[in-house]
Amino acid sequence: MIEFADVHVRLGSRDVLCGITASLSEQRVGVVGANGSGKSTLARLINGLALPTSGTVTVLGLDTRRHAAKIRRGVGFLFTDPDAQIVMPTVAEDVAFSLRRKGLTRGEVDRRVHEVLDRYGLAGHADHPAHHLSGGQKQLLALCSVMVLEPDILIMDEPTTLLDLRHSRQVADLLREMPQQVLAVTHDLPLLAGFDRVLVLDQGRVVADGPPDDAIGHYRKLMA
Ligand SMILES: Nc1ncnc2c1ncn2[C@@H]1O[C@H](COP(=O)(O)OP(=O)(O)OP(=O)(O)O)[C@@H](O)[C@H]1O
Repeated sequence: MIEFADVHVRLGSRDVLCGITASLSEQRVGVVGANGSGKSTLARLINGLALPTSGTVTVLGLDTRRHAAKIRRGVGFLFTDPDAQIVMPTVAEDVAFSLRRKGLTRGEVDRRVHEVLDRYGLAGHADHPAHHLSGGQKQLLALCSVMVLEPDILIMDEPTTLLDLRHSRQVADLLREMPQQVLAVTHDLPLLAGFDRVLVLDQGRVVADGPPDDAIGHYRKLMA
């Protein structure tokens, strides 16, 4: 459960979010809106990467202002640019790096790393240099590094921007199968097919909120 209670965010002299109130309990939640409408800021509020100027964000029952570190253990965040998330030389080492604080045996780390690489189609690349992967493969690697931690909630900020049609579809398919609650910020409207709920942001406000077809219809009119 993700709860926004009258959340305002002011950055510099700009009101980026203006009174967001929403309880998000659905398994698949999308967020769409024009460039600069506040989508990424909304996503970053969920794991405490951004904090409200006023109002409260509650995630997994915890206030992000006081419990950001604990919340981050339960909330995986996938950034648009996978290069920002790749920190180790090889694919397997990069995924293993996510598990470094878990206190697992070497064997258990290897088992989990290979299981997740297998699930996301990167098993054949385990020992390859991570920076030699294609953009799409890097995005999948970043997803592996997040999912190996088995988060309760997965936040994705424009996860398909760098992907070709095939990889976009792959991410969309994977997303449908995930047991986690997923919140995806995206300009890729087909990604939202089958989602439970879509929020439309405009100038820091939620201007539509409902099933994908209704919300996206509203968004298209807004952009016309
Ligand atoms: N640290 C900051 N200081 C000042 N303004 C900021 C800061 N971060 C973001 N903004 C502004 O807040 C507004 C919302 O930014 P945000 O990245 O949340 O929008 P967005 O809807 O995700 O946009 P896009 O679709 O282009 O990624 C933008 O006008 C941006 O310039």
